[in-house]
Amino acid sequence: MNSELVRRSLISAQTSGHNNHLPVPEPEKPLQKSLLVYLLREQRPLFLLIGIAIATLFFSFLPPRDGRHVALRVIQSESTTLPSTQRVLYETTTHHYQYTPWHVNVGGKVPLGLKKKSQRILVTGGAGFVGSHLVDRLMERGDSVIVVDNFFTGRKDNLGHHFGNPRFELIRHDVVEPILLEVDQIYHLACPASPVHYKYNPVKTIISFLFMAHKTNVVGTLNMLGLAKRVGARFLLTSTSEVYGDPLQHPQVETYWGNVNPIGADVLGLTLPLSVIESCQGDSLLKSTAYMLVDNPTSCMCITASKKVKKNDIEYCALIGVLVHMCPMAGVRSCYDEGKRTAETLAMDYHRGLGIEVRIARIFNTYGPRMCIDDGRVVSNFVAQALRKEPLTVYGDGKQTRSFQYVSDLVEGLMRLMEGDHVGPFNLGNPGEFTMLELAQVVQETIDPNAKIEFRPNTEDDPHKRKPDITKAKELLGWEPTVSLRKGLPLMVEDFRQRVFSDQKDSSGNTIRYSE
Ligand SMILES: O=c1ccn([C@@H]2O[C@H](COP(=O)(O)OP(=O)(O)O[C@H]3OC[C@@H](O)[C@H](O)[C@H]3O)[C@@H](O)[C@H]2O)c(=O)[nH]1
Repeated sequence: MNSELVRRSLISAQTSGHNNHLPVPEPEKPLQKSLLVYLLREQRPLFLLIGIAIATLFFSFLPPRDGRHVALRVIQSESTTLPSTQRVLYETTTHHYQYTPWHVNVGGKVPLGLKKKSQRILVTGGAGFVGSHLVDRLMERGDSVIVVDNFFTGRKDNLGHHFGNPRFELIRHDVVEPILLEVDQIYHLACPASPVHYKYNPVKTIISFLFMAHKTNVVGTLNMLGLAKRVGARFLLTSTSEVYGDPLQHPQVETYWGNVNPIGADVLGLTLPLSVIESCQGDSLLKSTAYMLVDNPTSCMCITASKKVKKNDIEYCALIGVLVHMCPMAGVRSCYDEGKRTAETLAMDYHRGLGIEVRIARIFNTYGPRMCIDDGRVVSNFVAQALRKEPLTVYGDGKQTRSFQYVSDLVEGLMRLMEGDHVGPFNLGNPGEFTMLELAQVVQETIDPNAKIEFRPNTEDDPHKRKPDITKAKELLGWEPTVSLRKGLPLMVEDFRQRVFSDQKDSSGNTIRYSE
């Protein structure tokens, strides 16, 4: 450096011609020697050491910047092969947190001050009833959670309390399309899980989309298994007690293969006269639904009209009448049952053939806050009906049995299964068994002793009884349910009360009463 400066000043002096008799520059000192002199001058090494000590102390006591969020990494580079996904990054828009490369743990090294590396967890269907409760527990545990949901049955409201948390991310995406995310674990919950799923206002038609469940279960599961393989994640499939069909063994043990009608009841041969649709002046959604029915007569879609259909719209009512007649809520479960059975097969194939770490949970009837109010399942139906002062609709003779588990018990079981060493399948359900009439009585005790019971025809292929044998889960996972039906039901009533009555406001804020 010194010699360079001297050389430059020499050249500039020579070119300007000011001094032709410059003193001869001293011979250059060796570089190492001058560095040593520089360092030793004025006790610089001492100050250097003090500086290092201060910095070490500072970074040791600095609280980690919630290092868990460093886990969140979405690989976009290969997105050319992937469909575009609408990503909803609430944390960047709503809060103090800014997403910068600083937060990305690219090298995989644990930053200074981060004591334990937390998990990066994907929850498909995480905006739904069970999914959102699972997300709550994972967030509580300190993990980084990515939710993927198409909001078909899930609701953003279920996750609103996590928006703005840097460890949380929500992506609108349908799992029937591939997606690439770097995660450690995948809880695969995404699938419509109830006979009735789609509520449409203002005419309030209810459309069953169960036929979509098959695609979601098969293609969606395949995609998520592919993701697990690619990023080396552990994969948990939420299967169902429906894999046992209408069981011939009671209670059901995991080794039982089930009794499922693979084709369900079909509606082949029934066609909707096109003229009815053409002449209908009604709503375009209803019309397109009708066209879909004509195209897919086996899709088992059904529509029921609520009291809010305008009574003077005769064509409209006629159309609904034809649709209801054409597709009564019958025999639609094979697509769901068989879809989940295929998903289990796929999971085991990926495990045996490709070494993917797989876990399989067979979930029995579950209830709790955040269930869809009008999803048609028995607990949500009875609770909403009792609150609205409507009769409780018992299908068939009401002697069929089910076992109802409270959602927190299920979530605990899922997490234990994921963290454990056993592939499964594991029954996760409450072995307490109730007939539907007994359930109706518990609902009466809890909400309204004067609630009436009304008998309705039952659906085809409805399982006559169902009760899990949970010996395996008890022994291998140390898990069993702790919340009884009588304890759990009141916990969901408050949530339903708020949502049922807030639903019933019209656009000007006036309350609409359903009961006469
Ligand atoms: O209003 C109603 C609704 C339903 N029911 C009866 O209640 C019983 C339970 O029906 P649900 O629709 O709640 O639930 P199902 O047992 O048929 O399937 C359920 O259990 C397993 C889960 O994996 C599935 O996602 C879920 O649909 C059935 O016998 C049904 O006929 C009534 O008596 N009245």
